[in-house]
Amino acid sequence: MTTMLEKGNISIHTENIFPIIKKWLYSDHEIFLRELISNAVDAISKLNMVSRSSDFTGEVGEPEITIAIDKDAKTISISDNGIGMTADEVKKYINQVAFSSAEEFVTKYKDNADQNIIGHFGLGFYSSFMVSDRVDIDTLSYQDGATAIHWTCDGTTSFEISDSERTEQGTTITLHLMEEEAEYLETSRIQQLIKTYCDFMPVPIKLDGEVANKQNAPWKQSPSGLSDDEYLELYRYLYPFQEEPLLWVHLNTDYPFVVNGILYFPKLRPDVDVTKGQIKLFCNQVFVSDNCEEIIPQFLLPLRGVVDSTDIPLNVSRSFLQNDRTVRRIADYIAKKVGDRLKELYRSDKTKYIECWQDLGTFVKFGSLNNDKFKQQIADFVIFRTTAELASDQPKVEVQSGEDDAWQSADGENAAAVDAKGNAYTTLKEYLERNQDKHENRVFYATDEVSQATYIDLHKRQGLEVLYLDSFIDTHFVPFLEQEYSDVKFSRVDSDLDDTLIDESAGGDIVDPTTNKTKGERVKELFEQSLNKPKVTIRTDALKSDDAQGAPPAIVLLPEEMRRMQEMMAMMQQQTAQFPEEHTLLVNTAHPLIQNLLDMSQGAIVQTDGGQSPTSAMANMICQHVYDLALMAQKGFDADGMKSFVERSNSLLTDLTKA
Ligand SMILES: Nc1ncnc2c1ncn2[C@@H]1O[C@H](COP(=O)(O)OP(=O)(O)OP(=O)(O)O)[C@@H](O)[C@H]1O
Repeated sequence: MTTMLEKGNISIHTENIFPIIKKWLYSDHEIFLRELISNAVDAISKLNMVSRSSDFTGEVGEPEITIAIDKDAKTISISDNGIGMTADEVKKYINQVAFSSAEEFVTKYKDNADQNIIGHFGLGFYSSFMVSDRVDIDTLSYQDGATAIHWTCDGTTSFEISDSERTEQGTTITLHLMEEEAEYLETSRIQQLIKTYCDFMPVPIKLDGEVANKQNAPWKQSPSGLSDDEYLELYRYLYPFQEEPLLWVHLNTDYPFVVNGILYFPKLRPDVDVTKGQIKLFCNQVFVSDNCEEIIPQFLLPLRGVVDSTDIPLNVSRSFLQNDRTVRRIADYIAKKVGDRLKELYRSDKTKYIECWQDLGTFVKFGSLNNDKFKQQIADFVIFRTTAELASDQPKVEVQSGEDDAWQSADGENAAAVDAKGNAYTTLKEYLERNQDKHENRVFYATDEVSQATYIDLHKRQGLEVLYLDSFIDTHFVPFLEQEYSDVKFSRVDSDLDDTLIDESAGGDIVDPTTNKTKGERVKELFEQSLNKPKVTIRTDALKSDDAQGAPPAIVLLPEEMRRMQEMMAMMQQQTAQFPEEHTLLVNTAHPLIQNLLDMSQGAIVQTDGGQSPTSAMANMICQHVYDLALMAQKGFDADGMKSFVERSNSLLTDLTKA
């Protein structure tokens, strides 16, 4: 028989906060389960704590939370074998703490313009009234001589406390669900909620006699105790049917704030949406949200994994969160750990670093563009694929520097690294040092290995080193590098030709005694007339080459500044950049084809009948063909196909023009 002990009124200022909660938090009713299970876990750990004190005489059973659904009674109950509550504690913690903290929460929430509070944290026990029209508590405190208590309340400010028949220590919260909340009577729905919010909570949660949560949260363990397989297993669990991650970073710090977590670097797709995060935010192993853009620095958003912190204020608005000092420091800490991990990989396993660079690189560049500290931290580990042939087997020299635990590369270390396909990689610093004598502070780069094959080859043949800057982010990264290295100029291989590629001594001889014109001038004239394209500037030079036939007879040049402007405009209009009408055609006077053309046209000039001779028409056509080939070398074909087409066509024309 139960005895009524007390009937009373809860003293809060808002007469009835229930309708407000119902209104404001409409879409998030489901969080009640997370809140109640969190309280149950807390009660269990509190019991654990007191059990360690010397005057504890009771018993601590195996921690367990049980969820029971009664479809007929339309109730769902959450039971724990934790610390329990005495009548006084119920009055204090439930009637006062729970109700007043809910009131405080609602007041804050109501006044909040963006109403976007992560996971509606801070609502606690009271959230049960979002789904129920009555809530009962049956509880028995662990304390000696405690009696079991029954508390009931219908969400208004009045409550009743009576004796309970409960005999086991712990607490059961029974929710009498409202008509419209019947979905929570479905086991599958509850199962789904446990999976979402409570999967990693450290106590078994039983539903229909079976444990419904995973419990083990690897990010709370020490990194030394975890194998690669365990890291991968968590990744597969959190992101099923996804490609394996490239590497991961384990976060764990207790001071000056608590952060645990594991962040994974996924393979990045070019279409990755860098504004949408996929990192899951937890608070003490309780899932909070999987969009935490306000907490994670923007450039880290492409990462995946878990960040778990009790120091992130969750019952504040998102805009407040962004400006919160602790949150900013946590973000800095995470960024630093990510940088450290990359640094460590660069030094300990360069082969793997290079293997992952395709994806890491995009991420690192994005980070450098967005975050000053990260930029500085990672600057020496930004690498570029290069055309240089660098030996990979040079022994690596490392010395330990004085500050922190960083290992620094010793001067003279050959940082060359080669991937499985034999491509070499270099840092910009090394590139500049290596090429200091040949072209100081000038970097040659290619953005497309295929369409720029001719140009890359031209540079390579003259021993000029070209860097590949061919990822989608490089359009932004080149100007960034120029800003960082203000003395250094970046020229795309097809923008202009370095003096070292040109034989200044050739082409100056007078070839036409009647007009006193040089070979270069004659060729220019010939092409200008044949092409008749005012927007195309004809320039003549003798390209240096060991094998004149192997060098291109003509190439199209797109001046760097002009091309960049055009690309920028296209990007702003969200179009792909058109091939610019205004460009330069550099005709290589050292090429036999050009010499032959000149001879042909020279022959044509002595024609006296006024019309175009067959030789002159042929010369004209070949000029255009040479131009077309030069244009084609900028587009279409694959690298080999392109090269052989161009080479074959040129030698054919050479034969054709033989006198
Ligand atoms: N299952 C339980 N066992 C023992 N005590 C409980 C239980 N549930 C709630 N309590 C007590 O009621 C208090 C109020 O709970 P409530 O969930 O509203 O707030 P909280 O847990 O303190 O904070 P929050 O949930 O906002 O993090 C708790 O601090 C705790 O003392």
